[in-house]
Amino acid sequence: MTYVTFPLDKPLDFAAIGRLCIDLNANEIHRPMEETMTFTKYVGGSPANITIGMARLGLQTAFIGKIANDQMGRFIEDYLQRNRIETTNVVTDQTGAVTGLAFTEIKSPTDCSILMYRDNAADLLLTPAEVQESLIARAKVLLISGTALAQSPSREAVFQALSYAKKHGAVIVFDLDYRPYTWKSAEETATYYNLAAEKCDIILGTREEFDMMERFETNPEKDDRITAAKWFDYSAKIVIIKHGKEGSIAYTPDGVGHRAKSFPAKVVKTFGAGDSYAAGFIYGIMQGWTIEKSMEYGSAAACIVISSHSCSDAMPTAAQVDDYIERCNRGEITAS
Ligand SMILES: Nc1ncnc2c1ncn2[C@@H]1O[C@H](COP(=O)(O)OP(=O)(O)OP(=O)(O)O)[C@@H](O)[C@H]1O
Ligand SMILES: O=C(O)C[C@@H](O)[C@H](O)C(=O)CO
Repeated sequence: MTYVTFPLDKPLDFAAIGRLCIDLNANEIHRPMEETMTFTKYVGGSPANITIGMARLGLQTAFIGKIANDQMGRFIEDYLQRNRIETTNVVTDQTGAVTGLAFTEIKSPTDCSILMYRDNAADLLLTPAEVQESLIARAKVLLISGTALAQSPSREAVFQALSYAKKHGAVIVFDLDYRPYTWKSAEETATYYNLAAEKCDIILGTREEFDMMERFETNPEKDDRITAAKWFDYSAKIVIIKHGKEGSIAYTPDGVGHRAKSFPAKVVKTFGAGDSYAAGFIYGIMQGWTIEKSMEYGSAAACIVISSHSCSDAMPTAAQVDDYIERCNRGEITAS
């Protein structure tokens, strides 16, 4: 059964809009940040990570965003280009804004946190006028991510991109990517998330992210099926609710709840799971695979990333995902 139809005549497989920043991941793991002395620098930001994942899987990709006019901004642009990601709509800020930094603390495979430095971050300064309609017109898929809705003018830039995507028939994916520190109030967050979600074909989020969006609604049992059903009255064709290690459920308008097996992983750190899962899942759906097979692919991609030190740099190729699934099926990989 096909739930989403992609405009196959378009040359660009995937475009994403939003945050480009830097991850500084602790080298000395299994200790708190207070005792961590050195970090490795990677490109970061959830939509950037997903785009890198899609490029590694072999798709034609582009990014729409804003970088600081500094060494970090140039590092990001160079990394995207080296990964064959089109950067014609990556705009350089001219106001002195800086690159957002995410210092990650890896205390244990299950206890990780992120310390964010995001004052005057360039990515939130993208304006609607800077979003290229011609790029979105070429894309089969536009992915938006929730953090870009947190402030103006990037919020308006995302809504402008949504309107171009609707006009030109791109499939719209919303990765909720809720980072509370970027927002002023829970009410503001829920309002803008709901307004954006109404326009999207595929919505992916964790149970906690959907709870935030249901602030003004009644779902006392936090029932995934009730959560998903709301969006089928708007544009959604697939709503995925993620439950960490327990896996995820994908709902479709016919009322089916699709589940897929998840895989074991030797976990180094938990962050990056959602981004790699999204890349693997969207890739699968774009290949015309079933929802279950696409979810399985996303889960395997997630296992590879959480077993690695980085998020972006660890995004797997298709051969690596296939190999991981085969090795799991042969029982060669066990959980940490
Ligand atoms: N410990 C784990 N072992 C195996 N698979 C995992 C584990 N954690 C996450 N996954 C896989 O990754 C998918 C997405 O993970 P999760 O629900 O944690 O997303 P997320 O909260 O968006 O991730 P992130 O921490 O990157 O924000 C899960 O559905 C599952 O398939
Ligand atoms: O999203 C961020 O700003 C931090 C990310 O770059 C980090 O890699 C992560 O949390 C992945 O989801």
